[in-house]
Amino acid sequence: MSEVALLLETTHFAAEKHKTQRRKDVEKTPYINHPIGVARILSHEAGISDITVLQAALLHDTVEDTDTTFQEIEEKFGLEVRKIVEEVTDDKSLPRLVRKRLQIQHAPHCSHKAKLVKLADKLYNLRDLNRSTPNGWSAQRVQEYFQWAFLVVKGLRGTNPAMEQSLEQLFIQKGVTA
Ligand SMILES: Nc1nc2c(ncn2[C@@H]2O[C@H](COP(=O)(O)OP(=O)(O)O)[C@@H](OP(=O)(O)OP(=O)(O)O)[C@H]2O)c(=O)[nH]1
Ligand SMILES: [Mn+2]
Repeated sequence: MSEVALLLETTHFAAEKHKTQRRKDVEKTPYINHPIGVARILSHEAGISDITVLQAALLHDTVEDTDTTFQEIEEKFGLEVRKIVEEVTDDKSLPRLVRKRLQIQHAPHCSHKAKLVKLADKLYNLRDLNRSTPNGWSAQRVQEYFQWAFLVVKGLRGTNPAMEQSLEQLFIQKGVTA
């Protein structure tokens, strides 16, 4: 399959998997806008053309948030993509605060490709928070998300200057520092 066809196949797969899900914003944006936007940040802002990274970005929330299994991803898209998705998938059986702590602890030990996806994921979500506050989120919860994201991104430093600079600007804007 050509790379273009492969990207469309991956987009199609993610869209099918997320088809019933919506974002937490008041407009109830289709969830698939997020993985597509994360892949787009990588291609348009981070200068990434590695197909496995772009595929992992499109698939990055399928196992965490739908019935998709890692086995299924490996069978359809190969071991390399599976491994990146595994690295960026939270274990939803753990309590939320434990998951958040593990992201901070694991970030520095991720592979370069997983770090790229993680940076783009955080950049998308922080921009999304600036655009629209999720249903039920207080200003304090938004600020705490920025503070937590700062600690995760700290562990991803030295991966991609363009995304790191954009993230730094967002943190400065919110008064978030070490
Ligand atoms: N900013 C924003 N986020 C939304 C919205 N709708 C869904 N989300 C998702 O919510 C997650 C952040 O909310 P939390 O309450 O901190 O996390 P949780 O869903 O894992 O409990 C992100 O998950 P994630 O992508 O897996 O990333 P991560 O935060 O776990 O790293 C983000 O994609 C929205 O409208 N705005
Ligand atoms: Mn995500």
